[in-house]
Amino acid sequence: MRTVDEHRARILGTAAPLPVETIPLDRARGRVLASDIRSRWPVPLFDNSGMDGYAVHGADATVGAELRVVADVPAGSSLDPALGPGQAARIMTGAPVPTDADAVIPLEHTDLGTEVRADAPDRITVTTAPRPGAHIRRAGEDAEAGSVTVAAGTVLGPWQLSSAASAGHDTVDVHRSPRVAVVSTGSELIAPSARPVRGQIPESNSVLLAAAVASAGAEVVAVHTVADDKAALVTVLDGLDVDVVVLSGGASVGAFDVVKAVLDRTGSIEFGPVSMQPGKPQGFGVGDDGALYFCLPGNPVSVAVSFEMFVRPALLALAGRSDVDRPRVTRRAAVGWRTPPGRTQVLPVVLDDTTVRPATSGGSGSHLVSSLAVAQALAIVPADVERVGEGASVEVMVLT
Ligand SMILES: Nc1nc2c(c(=O)[nH]1)N[C@H]1C(S)=C(S)[C@@H](COP(=O)(O)OP(=O)(O)OC[C@H]3O[C@@H](n4cnc5c(N)ncnc54)[C@H](O)[C@@H]3O)O[C@H]1N2
Ligand code: MOO
Repeated sequence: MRTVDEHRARILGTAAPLPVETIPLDRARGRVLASDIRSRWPVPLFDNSGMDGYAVHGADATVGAELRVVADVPAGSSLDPALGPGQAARIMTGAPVPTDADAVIPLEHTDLGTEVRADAPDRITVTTAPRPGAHIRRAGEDAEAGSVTVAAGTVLGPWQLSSAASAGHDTVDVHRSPRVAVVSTGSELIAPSARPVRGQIPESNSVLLAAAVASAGAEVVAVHTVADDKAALVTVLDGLDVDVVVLSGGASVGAFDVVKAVLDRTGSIEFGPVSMQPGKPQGFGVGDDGALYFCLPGNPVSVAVSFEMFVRPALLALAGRSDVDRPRVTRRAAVGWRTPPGRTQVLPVVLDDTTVRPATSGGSGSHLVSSLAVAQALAIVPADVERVGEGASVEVMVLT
């Protein structure tokens, strides 16, 4: 039986970053940058004022000095007025500082204060003298022209995207997002709103998987539910054009386990047990079409756990991310519970600041689907532990 780590290593060994595409900033949130973004110019672009006030010769602007205001420079202006001795220009925040000025006096440091006036006054009297260079934001002080402002490998969030824009770019090179198909198999499955007859159950795995794939930043391009019928499954799979196929059900040793029957030993796809509970029966490999196939066991909790342990890290790696793991924390067990010998237990749990407890009182059954509605995290209990004692230290994978 493979260990969890061995199975993950096999998966991550095949999940190389997808090719690079160039896309506009407004579509790039959450993508992974494939090449460094360099600034097209110095940031700031030009010496500009950090305050609404007056651009002055610092040497003239002593306390009590009266300065003649000879120009008015709003933000966006291209003016560069000459300033003779004893002269000043009214200037607004972000406007280019006249070449002749070497300091800015804020409005508050003049006799006229901050009273809003449409036109510049003729004269001001300095009430507080500026330091040399005061309130001038120098060209290039944030970044030099050509310097890297966002490094390859960065996940693009709002802050990084704004940096790209400031650096003069409206497109970015990013790894393609994985295109994913979700396929549920089982002749017992019906639509959630349908009325079940004996033997039927509502189909929920595709709902879980489609939402989980989207939450991982990948693109769900197809969702299918197929009966336990080889020909029907082959037809559905043949119609897909995706990077990843996530199937659930039919992965074990049952007489009608069609996923295994159809996919085992196509391409590099292999089925076999992984020493994890739940989620023991697993199939994985690269299909004849080049897509990654994840064949997860059908039990809903097994699907949830298998997605977190195997599928999500692969989707992130395909998208170009190197940080594919959820954060882990340690908590004390609020109650004791049993764990299966020889298998890593991955148990839906609820947490508070110091303790962890199973999400259901019923234990760790892979059919206990109601545990998913309340679970906040997954406890990871090593294979060699047979019982978690009350008060024991437990490693927990945090999901939010
Ligand atoms: N003789 C053995 N039987 C089983 C073994 C074993 O080792 N020997 N392993 C058990 C374990 S562990 C698991 S897990 C399951 C996995 O089996 P399958 O992958 O073939 O899953 P199914 O039998 O198709 O379904 C299992 C269970 O989940 C329900 N299900 C399936 N799909 C959905 C869906 N889309 N939405 C909601 N519920 C779904 C299905 O009705 C079954 O109840 O095998 C054990 N058996
Ligand atoms: O391995 Mo199964 O997923 O325990 O129920």
